[in-house]
Amino acid sequence: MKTTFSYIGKTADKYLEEGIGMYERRLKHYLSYETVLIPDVKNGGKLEAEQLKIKEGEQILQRLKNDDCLILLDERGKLYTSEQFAANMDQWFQAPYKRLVFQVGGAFGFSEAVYQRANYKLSLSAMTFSHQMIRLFFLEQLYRAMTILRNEPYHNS
Ligand SMILES: C[S@@+](CC[C@H](N)C(=O)[O-])C[C@H]1O[C@@H](n2cnc3c(N)ncnc32)[C@H](O)[C@@H]1O
Repeated sequence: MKTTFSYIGKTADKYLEEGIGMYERRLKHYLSYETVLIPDVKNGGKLEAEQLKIKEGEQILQRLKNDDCLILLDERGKLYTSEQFAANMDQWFQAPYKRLVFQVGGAFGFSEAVYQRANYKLSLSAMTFSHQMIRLFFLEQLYRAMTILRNEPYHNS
């Protein structure tokens, strides 16, 4: 099964880009992994937040297939420990999906249509992070999960 990490807009800051690149390279040793970069909506800065979410939502939904499992990163989603997240990954790998698609929202979050399509909502904290920073935090947790599943020493607690 493929694991896809999808987000909207290029990573703006070099320090994040470097960290994201490092974890993506590491993950490829453990997973069939791909990144999907959805381009920013044209003139999105001129749109109301709701309109922007709808347009971004259309871009998200049109890239999905029926047999994809869509997991939204959302601060109001389910909170897991790293061990619980690893155990969930193990279960999801055994489910009959083609891809596990982890999706980050835009600066204002997700449209209602995206919430309706979602299979799961995953929170990394009750706090809100920027749609740019969450990329690095999620990839570190995904990498950690893979090392937990293989009993490797990266996760020491
Ligand atoms: C700035 S946040 C959007 C906040 C927006 N007001 C909302 O209510 O969803 C941008 C995106 O970053 C991700 N994000 C931010 N904090 C998160 C957290 N604690 N856990 C999981 N994802 C988070 C989500 O994908 C969110 O859609």
